[in-house]
Amino acid sequence: MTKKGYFISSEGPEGAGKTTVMNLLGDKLKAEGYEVVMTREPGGISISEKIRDIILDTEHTMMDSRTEALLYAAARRQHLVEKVQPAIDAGKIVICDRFIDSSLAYQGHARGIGIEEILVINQFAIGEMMPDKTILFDIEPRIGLARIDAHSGREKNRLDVESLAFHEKVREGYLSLVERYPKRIQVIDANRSIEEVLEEVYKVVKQELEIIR
Ligand SMILES: Nc1ncnc2c1ncn2[C@@H]1O[C@H](COP(=O)(O)OP(=O)(O)OP(=O)(O)O)[C@@H](O)[C@H]1O
Ligand SMILES: Cc1cn([C@H]2C[C@H](O)[C@@H](COP(=O)(O)O)O2)c(=O)[nH]c1=O
Repeated sequence: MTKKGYFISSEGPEGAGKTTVMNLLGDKLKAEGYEVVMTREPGGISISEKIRDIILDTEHTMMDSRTEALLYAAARRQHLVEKVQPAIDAGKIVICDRFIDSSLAYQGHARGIGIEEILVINQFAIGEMMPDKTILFDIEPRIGLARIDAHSGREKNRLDVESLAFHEKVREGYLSLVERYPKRIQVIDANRSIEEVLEEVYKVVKQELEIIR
């Protein structure tokens, strides 16, 4: 089946600025007349938000890494069939805060399950459905975590409270994915002002949209 819409994911370590910048990008594109659906993983729809609560609950310290990987994949499946795919079929732009690369970086690399194993369970969950473009907000984890501590006021979840060494492995995992998917993943230096990061992300996305329209 041909894809009518466009699928963008944002990725990166905690506090890199994905949500802030992609929301601004979504607003800008909407103001230009694009139909944009903003969503997130894990979550975006009722079933997947419930799975999110289970995964991220700080009391679930006993959760096995493979259980964690399967729960992310299950949340992804439901979100894809219920929200992402219908929006793309309807010709919309879907901007998703995290997608499969989070599983590859966090569960595959940082948890040590292995990228290939995570790809197998995700291929079962999503088939061939990959983002058209992925913006990787690259930042040193200590800077991202400090941003969350300093400003965001959001509660820390079970993944946030992992060690700095874990978050450094997450970043290493992401950077290894750039070598695997050089055309799809665009790295952005996220250690700049919100305005500077937005300007670069906007340029990348507009260039892509002009190619397909
Ligand atoms: N470029 C920036 N410079 C300084 N602070 C920023 C920047 N971008 C975002 N922030 C602030 O950092 C905090 C985290 O930002 P945001 O929630 O957008 O990050 P995130 O990548 O979505 O994080 P997570 O994946 O952990 O939810 C927020 O308080 C936000 O206002
Ligand atoms: C999709 C996905 C997410 N994660 C991790 C990454 C974050 O620590 C949390 C989600 O919290 P956020 O504030 O919405 O960024 O979950 C993961 O480990 N694997 C995944 O597939």
